[in-house]
Amino acid sequence: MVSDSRMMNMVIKDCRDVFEGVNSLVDVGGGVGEFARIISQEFPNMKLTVLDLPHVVSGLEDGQNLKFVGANMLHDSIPSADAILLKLVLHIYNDEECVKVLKKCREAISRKGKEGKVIIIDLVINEKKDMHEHTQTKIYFDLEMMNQTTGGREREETEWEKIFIEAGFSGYKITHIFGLKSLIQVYP
Ligand SMILES: C[S@@+](CC[C@H](N)C(=O)[O-])C[C@H]1O[C@@H](n2cnc3c(N)ncnc32)[C@H](O)[C@@H]1O
Repeated sequence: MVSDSRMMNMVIKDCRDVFEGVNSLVDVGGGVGEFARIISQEFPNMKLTVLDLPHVVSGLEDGQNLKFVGANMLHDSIPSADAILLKLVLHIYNDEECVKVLKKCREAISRKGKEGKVIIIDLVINEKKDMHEHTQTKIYFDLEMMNQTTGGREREETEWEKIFIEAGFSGYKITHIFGLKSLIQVYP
């Protein structure tokens, strides 16, 4: 996961506009803060918070614009910010848990009104558009998530849309990024 996050500087280069104008961001399930550090280097004025389970972030030192919060995203509230990032997080959860987390994210960006957003980096299965080999790999990951989690899975666009609507969001935009992943901006 850390090495995957290191490759994310390519995402920042390709999708810079996604992060422009965001003054504060919480990386929910952000691990040890690898991606947050990359964002912070590119956007030095952005206030970044990494939220992960207490045992994951314990002992990690805050930086000038980077702070760590130990919390459980399923039970605790998410700090307020302009944007919330969820990278490779929602695929570990079933739909009900995703809706629960997304509702907390919507609450966290509410002070920004319609300007707030949730940024999801995850897989989107698209058999019609994807090369056959990519679909095969995504389905393999889907099986892995089913084996390793209780209800986690990879999702097709219609399945993502369903949980966004259930969580009270009004729209979303999917951008294909390098490899198998997509970046989804979800709007209140
Ligand atoms: C698959 S990893 C993704 C890590 C990071 N976002 C990345 O892409 O490298 C999922 C992360 O979610 C965290 N996590 C899982 N359940 C959580 C919970 N209930 N509350 C907070 N963090 C959680 C894990 O500790 C882990 O760091």
